[in-house]
This record gives sequence, C-alpha cells and structure tokens, in this order.
Amino acid sequence: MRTVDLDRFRGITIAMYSCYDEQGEVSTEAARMLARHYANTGVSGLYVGGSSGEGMLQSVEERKKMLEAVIAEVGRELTVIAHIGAPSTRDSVALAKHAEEAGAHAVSAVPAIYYRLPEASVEHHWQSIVDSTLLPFIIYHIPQTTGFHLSKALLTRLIRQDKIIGVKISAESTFELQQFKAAGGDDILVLNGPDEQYLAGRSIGADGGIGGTYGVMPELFLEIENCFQEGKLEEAQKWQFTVNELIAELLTFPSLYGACKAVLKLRGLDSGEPRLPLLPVRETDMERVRALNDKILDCIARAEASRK
Ligand SMILES: CC(=O)N[C@H](C=O)[C@@H](O)[C@H](O)[C@H](O)CO
Ligand SMILES: CC(=O)C(=O)O
Repeated sequence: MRTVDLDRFRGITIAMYSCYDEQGEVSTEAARMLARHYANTGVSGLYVGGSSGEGMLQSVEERKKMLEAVIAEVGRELTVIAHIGAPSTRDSVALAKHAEEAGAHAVSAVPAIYYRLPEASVEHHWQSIVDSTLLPFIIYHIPQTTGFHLSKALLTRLIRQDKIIGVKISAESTFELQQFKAAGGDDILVLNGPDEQYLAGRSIGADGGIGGTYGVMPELFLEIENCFQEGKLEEAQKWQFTVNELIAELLTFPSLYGACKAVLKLRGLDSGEPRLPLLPVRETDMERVRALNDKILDCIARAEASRK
C-alpha cells in the first residue's frame, strides 16, 4: 500500500499552456488568470511546465516563476503537478526542490533529452530527482518526442518505490498502457496522454488523463469521464468522436499550442503567443480559428445542456 493518496491525481488534469506577456516574458498575471479560469471548470488538476507548458523552452528561473504563480492562485483547490524535467539532472533536481518548496503536490519528468541515453542513465536521472524531495513522482513517458522507450522492466522496478506513484503515458499504444497498468495494478496511477484516445485509455486501464487539448475544452473531457463513470459508453464514445473532430482541426495549424492559445484569446483568456520555434497562428488563419472556437463553444454548450 502507498502512503500517498492516489485519488487526488485521478480525473481530468489539464496540461496548462505557458503564459507570456506581449514581450514574450513569463506573465504571472496571465498564469493566475488562466489557472483561475480552469479551477472554475471542475477539473481535478493542472500539469505545469510539460509539453503544452513549454517547460523545455524556458529557463529554470522562468519555470519557477510560472509554477509559483499557478500554486499561489489555485494550489489549495487543485492538484498541481510540476513537470520539472530538463536536459540535465542538475536542473531537474533544482526544479524539483523548488517545486517542493513552492507547494506542488507532485513532480513529474521526461527522461533527460537530447542525448541518446542508455536505460541506466535515465534511471539514474529519475532516481536523483526522486531522492531530492519528499514529493510523489510521476514518470512522463513520451517516446515520440524524447526517443526513450520505457521498458516494462524499468517501470516495474521504479514503481516499487513508495514515492514513484505512476506514469503518464503519451505513447499511442493502448496495449502498452494496459501492460503498464497490469504491471502496477491498483497500486499505481496510469494516466492517459493522447487526448484522442482518452476513452480508449480509460477503458483499458488508465486512471485518468493529463492532456494538452483539455485546456480549450475541459468540459468535453469531463463529459466523457462522467459518461464513462456512469457506464454510458455509447454517450462517452459520441463525445470522444466530437472531441476528435475538434482535435483534428487544432492539429492543422502550424503549432497545436499556438492554435489552442489563439482560441483561448478569443474568449478573453490571453496567455500570449507560444515561444519559438513553436509558431503562432498566422493572421490569415484567424478566420479559421474563430470558426473553430465557435464550434468548440457550441459543443461545450451541448454537453452542458445534456447534463441539465
Ligand atoms: C505529443 C503530445 O504532446 N501529447 C500530448 C500529451 O500527451 C497530448 O495531450 C496531445 O497534445 C494531444 O493528444 C493532441 O494530439
Ligand atoms: C500534453 C501533455 O500532457 C503535456 O503537455 O505534457
């Protein structure tokens, strides 16, 4: 049995976008505003500084600032998971210690990126992070960007430790997800990464999800989750199909996060542009963004009406 309460990490966790001002500097006001908005939607948590959060594109100081702002605003209402993975173990450990002091509920990290590392390096990297704080740790497995394939053997070894409570799996294989779940059972959390497969992930063993498109439509993922919990699988599938049409459109823009941020801006939630090399939405694409935002809002209204 774990000494950590796993329940607070279940449900819908938004992989929050970065928040910048007009000059492209981290904006604590924008971070608080966006975190506040999310706290009012009913999601369980926020994942700060991950892929959607552009942690890899920020300095250590900027990452600290962003995390502190989110915790100051919603740290008592929501579960805040700090993604502290950085190319070096040294920076990752510094960020993990900061996250603990700042009041994060858990830390999470990708493998050390850039070098093609043997499993022993990645294990040592993660272990150093885990040993540096008392916080629970969630492995972030995203082989399509890191190039590192987490083996079931390494996972099994790591999750024996009380502090290593689970894995966020962004690999697209639901079989792999199921194998991880089978390796850890009720004693670990397996969190679904690919938003397009939220329902598939849940159906095959995921305990919840952390996703980058939740941020423009948390209500729709909450609806899939509610239907799933109520055993209304056809309804859940209908909403997943709806969501997937929207994701397919979001993925047609030069960057997914640029599109998501542009959508939010139309709703008065300005978090600035994504940081380069992630491209912002082109002026000539703004008509398409407007149409897409209208479509998403319409789907959210339908989901809410179906609950009444
Ligand atoms: C590769 C990547 O960033 N995956 C994210 C996290 O798992 C997802 O949330 C995607 O952003 C989402 O599924 C859209 O493809
Ligand atoms: C998408 C996701 O989960 C992340 O941004 O890390």
